Amino acid sequence: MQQILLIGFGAIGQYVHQALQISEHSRIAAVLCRPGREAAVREALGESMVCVSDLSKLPPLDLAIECAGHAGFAQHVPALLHWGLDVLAVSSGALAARDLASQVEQASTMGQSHLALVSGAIGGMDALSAASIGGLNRVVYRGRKPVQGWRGSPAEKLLVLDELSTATTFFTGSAREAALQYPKNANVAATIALAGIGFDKTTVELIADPDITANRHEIEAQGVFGKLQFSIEGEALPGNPRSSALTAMSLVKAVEKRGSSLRLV
Ligand SMILES: NC(=O)C1=CN([C@@H]2O[C@H](COP(=O)(O)OP(=O)(O)OC[C@H]3O[C@@H](n4cnc5c(N)ncnc54)[C@H](OP(=O)(O)O)[C@@H]3O)[C@@H](O)[C@H]2O)C=CC1
Ligand SMILES: O=C([O-])CC(=O)C(=O)O
Repeated sequence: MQQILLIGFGAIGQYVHQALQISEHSRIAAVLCRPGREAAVREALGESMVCVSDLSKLPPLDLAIECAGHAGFAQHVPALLHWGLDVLAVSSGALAARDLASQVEQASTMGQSHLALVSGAIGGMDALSAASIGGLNRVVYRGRKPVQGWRGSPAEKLLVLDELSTATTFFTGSAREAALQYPKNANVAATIALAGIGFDKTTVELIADPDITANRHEIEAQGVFGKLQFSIEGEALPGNPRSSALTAMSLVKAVEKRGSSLRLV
């Protein structure tokens, strides 16, 4: 049985915990939460679950799953990699911070461990990363969310969200700028950048749209391989209007793949 550490128990963490309850080869053995939150998480999961905020109190583990946002990623992922634990992560945008990206690289070398970023709310990363081998000359990502998906983000300073009557592009820039400025909304931009032509060459547009109810993500890429267009309409998780349910599903699938003898790569 694969013993898993869950970092963060929000909308994505709760989905992953629930889904893995029926797994025959993987179980959540511990949850890493913020200090002071241990009792609340234990209340949700039962007294037997190990819920800690301190890495020194963890039981033996085979894998960690990060779904704790950029701050949680920065706090725990380098330490766990250094410790020798493989990590599956969703907060890919954290790697837009150059210092953190180099810390992660060093930690994984020291710990002989690996960080895997799941495809999360987007798809087509297999084709985009294969296309990068031949050379890509243009990658554009458009992230469109309903108004409630942008609440609590810097978009609130640029738009009066409650009064928005038409789809409005409020950000155009690089994937690095998008990921750093919109940590809870532009991880997809970061994942696309890492699969394709990098944080600085990937163009990102972020759009608030009062006429949609799901999160829409579009990619246009062009290179030696030819042309690619990808679009997806992802329903949000009930616990968080910003996060597409597919993100949590992609984590569960990545866990399942580790225990499978046949893998699609
Ligand atoms: N790659 C992708 O396609 C996508 C990636 N994401 C990423 O996933 C993250 C989580 O999403 P979601 O579950 O919806 O968000 P939620 O806000 O619902 O949950 C975040 C959880 O992380 C916990 N947390 C925050 N900081 C820490 C920390 N330092 N240590 C441990 N736990 C911590 C929070 O705890 P508390 O309750 O105490 O605040 C909360 O339980 C997003 O912030 C984003 O970075 C999201 C969607 C798509
Ligand atoms: O879940 C989504 O649709 C996308 C998202 O929040 C992100 O890219 O961070």
